[in-house]
Amino acid sequence: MTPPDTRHRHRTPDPAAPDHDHQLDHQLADERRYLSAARAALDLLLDTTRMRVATGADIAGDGYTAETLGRMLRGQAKALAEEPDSPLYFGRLDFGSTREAGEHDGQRYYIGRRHLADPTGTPLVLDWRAPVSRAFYQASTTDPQGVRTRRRFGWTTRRNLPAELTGFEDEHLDRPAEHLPAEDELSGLVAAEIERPRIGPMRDIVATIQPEQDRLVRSGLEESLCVQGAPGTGKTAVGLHRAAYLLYTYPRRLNRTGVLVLGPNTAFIRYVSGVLPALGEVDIRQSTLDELLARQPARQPARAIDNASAAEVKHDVRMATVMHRALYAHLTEPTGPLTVPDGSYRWRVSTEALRRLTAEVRREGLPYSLGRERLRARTVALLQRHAETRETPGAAWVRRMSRCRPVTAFLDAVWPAVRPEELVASLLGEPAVLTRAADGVLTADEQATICRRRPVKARSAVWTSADLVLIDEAAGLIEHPEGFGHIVVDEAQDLSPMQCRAIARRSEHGSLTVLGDLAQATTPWAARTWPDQLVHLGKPKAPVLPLTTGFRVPAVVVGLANRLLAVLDVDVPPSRSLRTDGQLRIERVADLPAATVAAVRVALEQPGSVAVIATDRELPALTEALHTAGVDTTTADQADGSARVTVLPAALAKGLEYDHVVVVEPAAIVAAEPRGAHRLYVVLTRAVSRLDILHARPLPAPLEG
Ligand SMILES: Nc1ncnc2c1ncn2[C@@H]1O[C@H](COP(=O)(O)OP(=O)(O)OP(=O)(O)O)[C@@H](O)[C@H]1O
Repeated sequence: MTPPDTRHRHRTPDPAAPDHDHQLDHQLADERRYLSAARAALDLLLDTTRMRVATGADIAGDGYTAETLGRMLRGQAKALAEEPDSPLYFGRLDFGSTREAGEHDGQRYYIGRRHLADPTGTPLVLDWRAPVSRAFYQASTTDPQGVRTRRRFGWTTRRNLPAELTGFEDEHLDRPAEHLPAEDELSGLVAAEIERPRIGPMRDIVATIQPEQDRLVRSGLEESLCVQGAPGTGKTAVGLHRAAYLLYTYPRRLNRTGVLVLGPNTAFIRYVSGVLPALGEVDIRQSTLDELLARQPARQPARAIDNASAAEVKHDVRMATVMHRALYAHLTEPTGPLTVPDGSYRWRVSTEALRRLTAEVRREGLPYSLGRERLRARTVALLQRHAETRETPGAAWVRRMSRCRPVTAFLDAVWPAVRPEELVASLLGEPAVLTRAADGVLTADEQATICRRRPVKARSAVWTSADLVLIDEAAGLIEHPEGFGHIVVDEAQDLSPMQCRAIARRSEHGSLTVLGDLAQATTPWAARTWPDQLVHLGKPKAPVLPLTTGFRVPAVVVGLANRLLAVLDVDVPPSRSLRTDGQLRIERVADLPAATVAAVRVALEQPGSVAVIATDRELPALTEALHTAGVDTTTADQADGSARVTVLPAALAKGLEYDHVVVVEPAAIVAAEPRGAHRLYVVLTRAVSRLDILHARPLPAPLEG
């Protein structure tokens, strides 16, 4: 992170100090000395870690340990090596001598991204996630939490040079009489950080997390929560910082069970994927749900596309019932006795006993494959009871009977093994199977909509994204998947009930951070209310908590976008923007490509990223005009920071942000899909500083006037 090149000082002169500036210079000199000591400690740590990398392989007992240790140390060395140039800390806390200060009475702590100690083990910088750091984010004049002074540091960073400490800003929380920023007024350093141009991927916000965000970030691992927040209120940032916080606070549990971050598309994952490594967390999986399901259980990506009505049926929660019925339709009643030869004996289990056993196991409600194995074990136990009349069968006998042909043939007839993709292939490819499973659940039309015209072979089938979700549902019925200790689900308003179930299966024993905005819901199956969505996600009791302060979208743009809220028919709390610096320009033009080129040229005069957003139909002409005019562009999927202008379809804009956004023909964005007004709301709220709206057709009604 690169805070701005500003020198910040006390907000109010201290009348008791005759030479106020002189005193500040002294303080800055003290701070620079502390920084030198911290840097020296870091250099030492780096040398030691490098040495351990070199010797790690020799001291490890075996190859595996050597590799793991080596990987860990190399990662640590790399992280540390990156550290010297970046600010080592961003804040300082001075505790007073009040009762509230408790064990921190009179202590001073520096707060940074990572813990740093001197060679004697004395901490020089505390990790922002440490319990005492909480006060840095949450203490206020009304609730100082024992803190006397909170200091924020200003730095300049220049390529390949260590970050330079240029100033600081103090808040004296123990002096309420002094002029202090109101609770909702931002400090100068925080405001400057929030308004800094966005270039490249998303940054962490660790130096400026706000109290309402911090409370969410630091919720315990047991707590699942759902955050409803308007565009730019920091939902994604909160989710990522919460993942890092949880890993720090519950390392044992989460290193074993893992943390997963789910986002809506690959462009989004690309945009946010640098935040966690910057916070020192490299072992968190970040993926789209499609990618996750393609890896396991489908083992292939979606390569076909459903038509809209088929997708809608497949994503409907009733498909869970259909899948369940299709799977359990494989079970049959035993129709004859089981006879098993055993040396010179033959053991026999009656039809009646087999029926009883099968019914018993069904009632246990185990996952399908576990049920099959339970039936096998119970059948063998019955055989064993017969055998015991002659001898005492041992473990080898039990193993042999378990795998013997008659027992397996009995199971194959009564409780056959089923593979998830075979189940989906037969359901979608064989009308009789579908009719039987969907009778009374899906209408005949709905059945016809999802039934493929030709039979599908599981091995050669080409699946759609919705099919992968069905395969996952089938896999989950057959065998519980391995779960994660915590899953952060971003843009959760867009998930279908069936997608929610795929996530619920993976967090049955873990917790969720659900992030979203009902007003930005654009899929046909999107959530209308959070309680419904949370039921599908398996966490019906998770509280729905609002974030209402916007950090991205300038007030003037929020004002315009909010006019759309009235036609979106969603119940979301209003938000307010912290940004007063924005610009909005709406222009009716005759030639959209030419106007776009002109707008982009003006946009490029200012620092920061630029995006041109339009419908898929509009984009080729705009891209061509930009290229003809010599403007270098990139796409959201490729954005690597080399070109400043990204051209992207409205459908891909979700979760992304750019300093200057040029939205072309809003009416076309609204008309392009059933939830087009929601899409336009998303598109308009991508701008960090400036928004141009170019239109040849009349504007959508709510934006007029
Ligand atoms: N406390 C903060 N300090 C500095 N920047 C912040 C803070 N909170 C959020 N931001 C910035 O505001 C921008 C919006 O944040 P984020 O993308 O997390 O919002 P969001 O609620 O997920 O938005 P959307 O719903 O549009 O996807 C980001 O650039 C983020 O870094």
